[in-house]
This record gives sequence, C-alpha cells and structure tokens, in this order.
Amino acid sequence: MTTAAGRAFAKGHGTANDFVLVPDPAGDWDPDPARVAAICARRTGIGADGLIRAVRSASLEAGAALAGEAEWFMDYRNSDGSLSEMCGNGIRVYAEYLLREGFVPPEAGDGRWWGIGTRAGLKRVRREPDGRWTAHMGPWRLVGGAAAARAASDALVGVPGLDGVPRPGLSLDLGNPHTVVALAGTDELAAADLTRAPVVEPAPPHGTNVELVVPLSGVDVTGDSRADVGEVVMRVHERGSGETQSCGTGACAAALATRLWAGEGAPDVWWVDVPGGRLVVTVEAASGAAEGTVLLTGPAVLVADGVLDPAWAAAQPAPPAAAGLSPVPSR
Ligand SMILES: N[C@@H](CCC[C@H](N)C(=O)O)C(=O)O
Repeated sequence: MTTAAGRAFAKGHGTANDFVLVPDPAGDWDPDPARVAAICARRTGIGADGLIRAVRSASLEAGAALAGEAEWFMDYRNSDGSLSEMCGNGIRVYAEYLLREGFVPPEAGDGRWWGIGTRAGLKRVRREPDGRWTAHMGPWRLVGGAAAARAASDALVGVPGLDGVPRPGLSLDLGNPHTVVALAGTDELAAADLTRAPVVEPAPPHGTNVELVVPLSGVDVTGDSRADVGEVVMRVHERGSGETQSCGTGACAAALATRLWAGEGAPDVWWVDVPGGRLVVTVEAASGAAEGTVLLTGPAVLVADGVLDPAWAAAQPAPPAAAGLSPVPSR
C-alpha cells in the first residue's frame, strides 16, 4: 500500500532465505525486473533473496481461477527480478505476514489448513503449535519419469570449485525446477564454489535450482538423530538469486532424491540441514518412484517493517543484473 511517504514493505525470512513483502491487494503495483532487483540489492536496496507481492488472487490474471479457494496469491520474484512459480520458504513467511496484517482471519493461525494461490497452483498452509508453518507443497515428479528413477539420474552437473568431473544429477519438478546432486562428503560440500552457477547438461529449458546434498542417515552429526528420520545436509544455488542460505522447494527436492537413492525402506520424514537452519520434509504419498505429494515444515520470521522512499524508488536505473531477463518461465 502506498502512503504519502511511499510504499510500505515488510522484511522476513525462513531459515535465512529472506524476502521483502509488499502489500498490493488490488494488484495495481507490478514492478518490472529492474525495480525488483533494485529493491533486493544487498548494498543499495533493502536486500533480499526474493520479493513477494501480497495480492488478492482475484486481482491477478494468474490467480483468478484460484480465488474461490485462496483469497491471497503469492506473486514471487527472484532477486534478479525474474518470476518463479513457487517458493517453499516464502510461502510460510507470507502466511505469517497475512495473519499478522489481519489479511486473513485470526483463525488462520489456529492450526487449520487454508489456501494460498501460486503460479504452481493452490497450496495449503497450517500454523503449528510451536509457531512454525507447514506448507502442503502439492505434487512433485521426476522430470525424467520412471526411467530417471531407475537410472537414479538424468543430468550431468559441473560444480565449480570441485575437481572438474561432472556429477550425476536428478531433475525434479516441485512446481519449480530443481536438479539434485549428491556429493561424497561435507568437505566436498564446503569446497563447492556457488558464487558461480553449476552447469547442468542437458540444460533445463527454463533454468533450474541446483541442490548439492550429502546424505547423513546413520551419521549423528547434529547429536539428535532418529532412526525413523532421514537427514541430509544441503547447499543451494537458486535460479535467479545465486547461492542462498536455504530453499524450501529445494529441500523437498533434496529429500525426495535422497530417499529415492536410499532405496526400499527409506524414511518418509527428512531433516534437511541448510546453512540457515533445519527444514522438515514429509513425503506424504508416492505413486511409484517418480511422483507423489510432499509437505514442508519450518520457521517463518517477520523482522521489520518499513516504507520505500519515493525519491529513491523514482531514481532507480535498471541495474546490469536485470538485463536480458526472460521474466516469465512458461511451462
Ligand atoms: N527459495 C525458494 C525458491 C525461490 C524460487 C527459485 N529461485 C526459482 O527460481 O524457482 C524456496 O524456498 O523454495
């Protein structure tokens, strides 16, 4: 919403994946990629991995069909200004924000499921008694189907900072695209240079988020391991944002890939330890090895509220990072 002083925003994060949230119920503020990139810039803007426009589903062409089940739509932009279909950390922070702002009734915080529209369709969220949120992430699938499940990979990934030998990767669709790569150990995970994007072959048509994982099942590094819970450590290079401290859809992809690689009898619940904390992934139902549905649980923290200075906003030139973007990944 715009006041005489400028446009209001909030800042929040989920496991240190951070977002600027901008209320725009009527859908009359549609920032171009350069404006989003300027707001998300770490040194000259507010700084964030992504921007979430809080818009009523009915106010947006992409949300109109979901308006009956989801009053609010998460219009998600990466920090380079490109659109994404879905954000697993962002949707929890968005839910907390909608609740705090009174955009949804207080009962939305009492443990019941309610809907949020996204470009990846309707998602349901629920506030846990401890204040974390669970998002029903809906369907996932292996991009390469049953053949990729049998082969356990469908891509080769060059990871900067390692030995130059491409590693096998597995492509998953969580509404947005992911490629998961297993590394040999935490030393290798630490050595990866994610200031540069991993190179995925064949190149996914709309780009991809790349998760580097080290499965830890059976190894009690955190001192709290449980026999019925799988554990994986992850770093991520996000499409449109670079390395981030966490990625919720990526955590789901990492858990699903690792569960497939672990084979028969692997747990349904996974702890995914990211630089920003821990996410819990619950595989709800799998029809075969190549598709199913999944839930994600984690924290949602609102940090600050502010107002964009109108003079600053008016003065923003297009930053070089925004040049040549293809804003809508049509799938
Ligand atoms: N950090 C998010 C994912 C954000 C979108 C992603 N970079 C993409 O382009 O698909 C998450 O928590 O899922």
